[in-house]
Amino acid sequence: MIVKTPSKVILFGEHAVVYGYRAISMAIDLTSTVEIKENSDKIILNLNDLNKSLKLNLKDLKEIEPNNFGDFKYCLCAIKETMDYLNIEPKKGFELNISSNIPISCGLGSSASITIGTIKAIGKFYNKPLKDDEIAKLGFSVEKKIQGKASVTDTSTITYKGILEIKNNKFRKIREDFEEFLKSCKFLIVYVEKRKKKTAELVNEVAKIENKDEIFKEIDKVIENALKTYNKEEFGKCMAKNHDLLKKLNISTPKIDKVVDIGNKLGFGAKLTGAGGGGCVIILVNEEKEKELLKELNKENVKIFECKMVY
Ligand SMILES: Nc1ncnc2c1ncn2[C@@H]1O[C@H](COP(=O)(O)OP(=O)(O)OP(=O)(O)O)[C@@H](O)[C@H]1O
Ligand SMILES: C[C@@](O)(CCO)CC(=O)[O-]
Ligand SMILES: [Mg+2]
Repeated sequence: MIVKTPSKVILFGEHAVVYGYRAISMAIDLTSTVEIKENSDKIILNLNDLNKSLKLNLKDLKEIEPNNFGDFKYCLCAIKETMDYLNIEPKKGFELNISSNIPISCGLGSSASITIGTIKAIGKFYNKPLKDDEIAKLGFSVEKKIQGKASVTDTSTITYKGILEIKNNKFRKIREDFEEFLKSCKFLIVYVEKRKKKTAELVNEVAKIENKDEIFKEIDKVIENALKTYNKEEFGKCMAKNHDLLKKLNISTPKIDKVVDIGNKLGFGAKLTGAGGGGCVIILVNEEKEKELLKELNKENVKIFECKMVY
């Protein structure tokens, strides 16, 4: 049995959203794949992209603390939470193969994607398919347990797809007319550099910033304006403003700033996306200058994804 799950990009409001402020996020067509098959009385986890494997006895699952299992922590926590929720007595073992074309730890929700994929796979494997509301709730619980602090942004976007507005840890689909506007926008996602820190660490560092609420309120104003404009140039300027505010949270890097500057100059606007500390930049393309934009970006030794929104 195979489950394919998308990833996400945050257009506005990362970090602020952890504190109940607003964020806008969009599901995109980079995908993780979780394959599950029966395996006597063991649990075997294969992280194919990382070349790592783990074998556990089914009966030991209840006792383990996922946070002690390095890169296995998201899928182990997802397995535990789902089996607990579904009251599954672990009698039938399984092998789980995880692979993905989402750059890992780069701001595109790789953790949420494999988490949601694992939750769905477990439900299907034990013949107890879960509803989206249950999947999103379990996914959020996993991200919170592993990150310490988390919002529902990544797990909800990846579960419900489309474009979501998140506030106070609740989500709603974005207005239809605004979705139409966003569909007319072309975004590039640029993988700039490997992140040195995990989302969990970045979220904890932002928590220590004293004037963070002032910055979050400014970000909220930017989003308010972005949602009123149906103009790409204005929307791009809002992205640039959000990036300037993210810089005040100390989560940007010189290389990210350089790519954002290129995106602001040769696109309508740009910002880092996700937890920061490196990772990816999202650029709103100005089709008239797209060739020049790509030429400049290619000088920076970056990887460019032309992602499509997933519904
Ligand atoms: N393909 C994969 N195979 C195995 N583990 C993965 C895979 N993708 C993600 N992970 C797990 O998720 C972790 C990365 O999650 P993290 O939250 O730090 O980054 P992200 O989700 O990519 O970015 P962001 O949270 O900013 O959107 C990895 O260290 C690993 O534990
Ligand atoms: C940094 C953050 O806001 C987004 C990570 O993609 C964390 C979260 O919302 O859980
Ligand atoms: Mg993550």
